[in-house]
Amino acid sequence: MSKPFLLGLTGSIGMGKSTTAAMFAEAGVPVWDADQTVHDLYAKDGAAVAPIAAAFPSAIKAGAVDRVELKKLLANDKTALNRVEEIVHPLTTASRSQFIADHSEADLILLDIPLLFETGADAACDATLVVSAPAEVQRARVLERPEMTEAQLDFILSRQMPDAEKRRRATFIIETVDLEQTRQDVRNLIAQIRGEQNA
Ligand SMILES: CC(C)(COP(=O)(O)OP(=O)(O)OC[C@H]1O[C@@H](n2cnc3c(N)ncnc32)[C@H](O)[C@@H]1O)[C@@H](O)C(=O)NCCC(=O)NCCS
Ligand SMILES: Nc1ncnc2c1ncn2[C@@H]1O[C@H](COP(=O)(O)OP(=O)(O)OP(=O)(O)O)[C@@H](O)[C@H]1O
Repeated sequence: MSKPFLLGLTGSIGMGKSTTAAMFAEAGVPVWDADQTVHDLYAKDGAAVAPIAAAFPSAIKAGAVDRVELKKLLANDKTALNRVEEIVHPLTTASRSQFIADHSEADLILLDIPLLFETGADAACDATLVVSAPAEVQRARVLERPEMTEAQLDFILSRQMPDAEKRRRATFIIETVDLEQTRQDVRNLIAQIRGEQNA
């Protein structure tokens, strides 16, 4: 049997990765979610808790990594996120490999990875999909979130490859300004990939 087609999904913060990934899941495509994996790694008994506790003791509460405490540390020390990434990224890579092995019977797998290009994970994908919306739409969406500040958004954006560069590298681009249009685009893309695989 042939191996699953690996489609890497990315987009900058608030561009609609989770929403678009849910549309793939609705269509029966197995979805691996990097952000969700980090949530699991940070939870009680998660594999990132001990190494984060060793590096940043104040980020631990009730046996788990506390995101509010972690974000306080990140706001005060611009190098801390690099150290967090050194701990977290190898663990997420291992989780992703396991997910792919567990779904070897699927024809298509979606990998939702915010830092797809920044970490070089795109090299392991058969194609990439970038979700995108105008910058002002993105900003308004993210600033609606409780606890998100302009300063924090600018810090996150400074760590991410610009949207224009992501779109330049993408195999496929889907706009995320209208839910029904995006759903239709997702259906069409799944059909296109399946069609090419069976051709
Ligand atoms: C920075 C943290 C504490 C923020 O937590 P919070 O609950 O507020 O946000 P959440 O995790 O849902 O992330 C929201 C978005 O922020 C952006 N983001 C997250 N981590 C990073 C990062 N290291 N670099 C750039 N952008 C990032 C992504 O667009 C992501 O989708 C958290 O994301 C974290 O611990 N990140 C480090 C691990 C990592 O690199 N994750 C990215 C997935 S591989
Ligand atoms: N296709 C779309 N049409 C209209 N609104 C959308 C669409 N996709 C996403 N949105 C809206 O944009 C916001 C951000 O979407 P979502 O949480 O999916 O982004 P994300 O890229 O996963 O964010 P993050 O980088 O923070 O994880 C949500 O409020 C969502 O309702």
